[in-house]
Amino acid sequence: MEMIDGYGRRINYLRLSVTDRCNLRCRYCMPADGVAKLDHQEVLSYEELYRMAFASVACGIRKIRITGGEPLVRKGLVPFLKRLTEIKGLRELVLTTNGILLQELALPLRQAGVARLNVSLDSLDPENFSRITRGGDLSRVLAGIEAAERAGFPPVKINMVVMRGVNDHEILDFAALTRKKACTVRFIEYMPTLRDEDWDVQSMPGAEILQQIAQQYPLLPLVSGEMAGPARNFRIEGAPGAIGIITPVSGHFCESCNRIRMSASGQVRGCLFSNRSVNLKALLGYGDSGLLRQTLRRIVREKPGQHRLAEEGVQTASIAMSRIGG
Ligand SMILES: Nc1nc2c(ncn2[C@@H]2O[C@H](COP(=O)(O)OP(=O)(O)OP(=O)(O)O)[C@@H](O)[C@H]2O)c(=O)[nH]1
Ligand SMILES: C[S@@+](CC[C@H](N)C(=O)[O-])C[C@H]1O[C@@H](n2cnc3c(N)ncnc32)[C@H](O)[C@@H]1O
Ligand code: SF4
Ligand code: SF4
Repeated sequence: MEMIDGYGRRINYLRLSVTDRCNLRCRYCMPADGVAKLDHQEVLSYEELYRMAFASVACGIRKIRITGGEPLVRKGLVPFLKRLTEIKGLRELVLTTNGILLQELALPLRQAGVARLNVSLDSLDPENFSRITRGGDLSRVLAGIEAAERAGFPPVKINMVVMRGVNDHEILDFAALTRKKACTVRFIEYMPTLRDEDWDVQSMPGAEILQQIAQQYPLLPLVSGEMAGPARNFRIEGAPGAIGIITPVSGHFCESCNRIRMSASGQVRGCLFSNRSVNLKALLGYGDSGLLRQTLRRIVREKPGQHRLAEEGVQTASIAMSRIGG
């Protein structure tokens, strides 16, 4: 069984948010006063999340990315993930984290069967990191990345959201990291999810980021795999690590989009920027998986072709990335 959408794209990747809570307040993701929290009864139970994962795999999903909020703040996550890895047909269970709790959790996550980790890290300077995350401790994230290496994870992918005037002066430091370590650093265009008035000034196009790096280092293009995410990848000649560029604004990767996403309250979106979503909570609460699968296939059939951020910006109310999971 596979799911093909109305534009001929095979949808095999589910981003599953397990919580809207977070232990950071990154300035590009949340307003300073945070985002209204979901009530406890609105958040899907692990049983409901499992039903979603199971039905999705039955429909053709092959890769599940656990996200949040910060997924590692949810209690009981590790046994839940272990259960997910046992779903027949699921090829990859992966997770995106801010790394704050990774030092403690890397080994249990690896033992549960999580295949790979993506870690969000927007500055290598403790003060700038704290400013961007509104109080985060860089040393914890760095210790978390080391713990992931010790636990036997493949080299992590580091996600850096580039903001002009905020951390763009660190682009070359991040690029240089890939000459020392086998990690992949992905530079991400800042998306206007908070409807900042000056977002287009702050958002630095991927081409400009790439040009900055290419002026310093010779870059070789790399080929992406079948279930790959949205990055275009390169290697600095001779470097053990790799560089990725994610261009959600200018890009674009919509024509090869392979994913759907579900928020921690059961809201499923065909597209990150779509203002249409379907709440599956009621369907996940009881056993009729036939109706659930039918609904998933319908969401995929109706998946939008692309967003129009570059021309229009965000047209709807601001998007709570911490609820949707990125
Ligand atoms: N516009 C848009 N942005 C996305 C989409 N998926 C991921 N992103 C953004 O891309 C960045 C990296 O996301 P990750 O959670 O690391 O996931 P990924 O890039 O799919 O990961 P890999 O599978 O390892 O390539 C984040 O800023 C996400 O918000 C998408 O479908 N559309
Ligand atoms: C919402 S977070 C959830 C997972 C986890 N808390 C983390 O930060 O990795 C998922 C991804 O969304 C990205 N993100 C959030 N807001 C963004 C924005 N406005 N533009 C680009 N990426 C954004 C983050 O950098 C992160 O890589
Ligand atoms: S959800 Fe992720 S990106 Fe958003 S504030 Fe938390 S750590 Fe930062
Ligand atoms: S913006 Fe929408 S269509 Fe484009 S890659 Fe993201 S989820 Fe897919």
